[in-house]
Amino acid sequence: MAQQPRHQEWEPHSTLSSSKTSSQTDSSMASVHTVEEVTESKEEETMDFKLATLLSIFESTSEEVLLQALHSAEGNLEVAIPLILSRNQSSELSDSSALDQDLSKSQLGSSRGSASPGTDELFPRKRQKLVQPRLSAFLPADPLLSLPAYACTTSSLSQSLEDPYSISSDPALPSLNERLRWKESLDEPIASSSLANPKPRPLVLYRPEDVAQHCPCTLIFNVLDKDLAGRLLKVMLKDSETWSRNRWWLFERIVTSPHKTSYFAERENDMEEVSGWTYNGRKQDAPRRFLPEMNEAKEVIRKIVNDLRKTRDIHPYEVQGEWDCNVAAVNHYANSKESVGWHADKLTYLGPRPTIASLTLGATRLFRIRKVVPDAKHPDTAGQLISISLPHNSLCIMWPPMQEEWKHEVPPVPTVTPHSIRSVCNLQYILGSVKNSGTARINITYRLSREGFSPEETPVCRCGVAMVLRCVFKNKANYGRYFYMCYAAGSHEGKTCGEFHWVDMEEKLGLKKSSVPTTTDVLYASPTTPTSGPNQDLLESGCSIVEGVDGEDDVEAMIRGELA
Ligand SMILES: O=C(O)CCC(=O)C(=O)O
Ligand SMILES: [Fe+2]
Repeated sequence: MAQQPRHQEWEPHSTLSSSKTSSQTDSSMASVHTVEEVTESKEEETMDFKLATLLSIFESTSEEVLLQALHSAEGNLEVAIPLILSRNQSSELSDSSALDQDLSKSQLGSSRGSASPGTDELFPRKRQKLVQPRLSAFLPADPLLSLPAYACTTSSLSQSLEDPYSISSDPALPSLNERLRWKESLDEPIASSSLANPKPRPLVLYRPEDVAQHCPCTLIFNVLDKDLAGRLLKVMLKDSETWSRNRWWLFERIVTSPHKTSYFAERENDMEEVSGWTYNGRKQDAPRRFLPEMNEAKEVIRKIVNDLRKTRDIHPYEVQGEWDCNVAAVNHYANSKESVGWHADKLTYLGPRPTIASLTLGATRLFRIRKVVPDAKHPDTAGQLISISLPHNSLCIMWPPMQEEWKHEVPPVPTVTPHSIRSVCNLQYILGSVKNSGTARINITYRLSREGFSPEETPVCRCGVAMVLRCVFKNKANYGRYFYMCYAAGSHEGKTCGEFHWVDMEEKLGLKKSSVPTTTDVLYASPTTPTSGPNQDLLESGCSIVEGVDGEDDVEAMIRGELA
């Protein structure tokens, strides 16, 4: 079935909406439509929404497993849920790593061309006799559906209710009682499957101090002058009419991102640089030049980030000296169902340990993050879901090592409160020249396109496509090592040569005293060669993470399948 791709950092996350090529026939893909059909279909019906629902119920089950269950259940949630419960409850498979291992084995053993390799081993399509819980038991009538449980720490929740910054004063948000009621309704089914292995409680953070405490982010409210925020929102909304949805190949299908994206550069030479960028093996649309309001906002944001950097330890791999933001990836989410899936922003053109300043304009949305690297000091927080509410005119600065060690998403939610820009431009509004921005959210991620990481300096794989820079984060032996890998699958009908190169980052950044010219170290063998040694090591580590809703990880999974 269509994997839910996620995003190539600036790029898309796609929905499960996917279009099969005409030559493909997969009877199990009853729910697969052409992009056009999916776009027209009721949004609630999309696999994206269903996956989000499953994710909100089974927080600690891998997304790949959820996708496969959904596939086996032919998109029927009422069938998928008991399948997953059954898998999780079985003692052998309740360990998600064992489950993932099974999954990878089944993928390795499966033939290419199957839309969802190995699915049948994991979730036999033959319906099992299972206790089928009522779907309604899992679907809270809560506007913040994607918050799996309102496990704000009690203190942070109650504090947030008093805090002037807290968005809990937003009348559209559920009351504390509603939250607790919903949480109670979730407790029962979740507890029964997780008694033996208690999972960290999801957090919902509203206050900057809570955000600072729990993750490498800084949240700032009312970051821009109110008038500038309103003007910027207005021009970006207008400009977004010409932005497009990314499309790329994933598992033999073309997938489409469930939001519109565009790229901006500050200066002419940055424009040239950005026009050379490739994501998911595809050249991006020509970048645009920063609009005057983007420049105004950039100045404010650059100063804030640099002031804060003075109070932080700067890792040797980070940009030393002043941080600048000469490029921006922008996203337009038209309504509550538009989203971006789990991903980390790619390092290819940003270099290691980037700082990214993410500005929200318009409707409030949840920004959900989770740490993918186990924390030796706080093992109990591994995989913990943290949701941060991002209202209009808020800045979320993602500090290093956020892109190396965490993933983030903007999940679909049932509703968002329409944002009004009336107060800012009252007269124009009355005159009819300014519309209420409604449910739309604009996101501008200000970034530094880093010296030494330009398209010309990016290696090209055997497919002839720019490779992607990534960091190993799951394998102890190679933890923290950077590598380039083939990322051509997005443009090559799902096919990849699987090439990768280790990167000696110390050397690349000029941090080494020695001048031995060993920038990269080609390690990869032919895609059909059984892997061993360092390849295997890598494949078992950062390269082998399978997460069904992350485009980049899906490509890795595909690579693994090809190598078997
Ligand atoms: O919309 C957001 O807040 C996040 C966007 C994002 O993650 C990205 O553009 O890489
Ligand atoms: Fe991102």
